[in-house]
Amino acid sequence: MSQGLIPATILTGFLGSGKTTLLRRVLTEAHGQKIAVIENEFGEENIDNEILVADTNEQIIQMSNGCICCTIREDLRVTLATLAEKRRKGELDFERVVIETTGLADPGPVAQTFFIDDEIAESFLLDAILTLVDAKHAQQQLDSRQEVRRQIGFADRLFLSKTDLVEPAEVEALVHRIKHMNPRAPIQKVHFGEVPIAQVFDLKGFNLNAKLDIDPDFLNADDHGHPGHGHAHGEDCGHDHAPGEACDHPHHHHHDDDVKSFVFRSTKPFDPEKLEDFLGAIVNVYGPKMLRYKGVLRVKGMDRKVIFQGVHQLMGSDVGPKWAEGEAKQSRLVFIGVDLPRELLEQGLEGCLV
Ligand SMILES: Nc1nc2c(ncn2[C@@H]2O[C@H](COP(=O)(O)OP(=O)(O)OP(=O)(O)O)[C@@H](O)[C@H]2O)c(=O)[nH]1
Repeated sequence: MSQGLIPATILTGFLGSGKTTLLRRVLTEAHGQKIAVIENEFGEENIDNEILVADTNEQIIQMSNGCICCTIREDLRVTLATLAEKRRKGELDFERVVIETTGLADPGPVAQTFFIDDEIAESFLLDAILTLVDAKHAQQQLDSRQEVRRQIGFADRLFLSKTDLVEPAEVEALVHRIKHMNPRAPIQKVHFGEVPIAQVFDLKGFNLNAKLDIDPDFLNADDHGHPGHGHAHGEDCGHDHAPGEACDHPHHHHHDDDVKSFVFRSTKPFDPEKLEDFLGAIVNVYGPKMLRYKGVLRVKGMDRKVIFQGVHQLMGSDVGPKWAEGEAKQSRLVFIGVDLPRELLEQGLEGCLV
């Protein structure tokens, strides 16, 4: 490895697969190491900010309003270049970078950034692409979502989350299927992100030749949108549209065209019982379409934030930190899914407010 290159790790995996849970564990365990984290969330609200414990050793950089593999890939390039420059000038101190992609990201173009841009290639070394696979939902996701297949195909190491929720035989069948898709990457079970740091960093796992097998155009910066190569969506779609806005490129599947997100906000507190009943009923009916939902809630009778989140029918909540001094006590809930019953959700949630 050339001296002075900053190791970078791409953390990927479908919506709700456990990326933030793993990252949080790693950041807690990596005490002493200074890690710059680039967080990219689908949807306009950054809830992961609230979930990740950011102590002073970490630089958490948020990149919202679009997906880094697509509409805001240039932002990723600029963010990385700025990080490297600040480090060179001594304005920022960190040893490595972790990029947490959105659950809908194709890791191909994200990884590509490290090779096709000279400035980035001179400062960073892509260490590995790590992919989280949700043992509870992966079979169904693999059937329906090409992003998941790409994330698994591109992985240098695979972490299987939520094996506690399924029978061992199901885990075995999933492992079998994944191995078939990516025989190179070691597969490892992780329970709520518990993984030794040595299995996450400095893997020197990124193998360019293997990526070129999956994607012969991997290093072609200008070869936009080449249908027929099995891309989840094109590298940079090359179309003019606002960040975060769907691109209607006709040639290939584009995640923005079927998955949508919206945010519900209110300064009124929620009645916890009403909310639980309502959401319980909603996920019973619409669970399959609800790919991911999460939020920070203001709840009646609680002086702390409630962090609420779910994936399909599985949901849960945790008591979060206290509201900061002077912080507006506002609930923010993000829903990500396919054909979400937005009006029903908004009206229902309004009805759960005190
Ligand atoms: N039962 C179980 N739940 C888990 C495990 N790992 C993560 N979860 C839960 O799964 C949910 C999603 O986890 P996150 O870490 O937020 O997933 P993510 O991939 O960061 O989600 P997005 O970034 O929103 O796509 C949370 O409620 C976690 O507590 C696990 O090993 N077992």
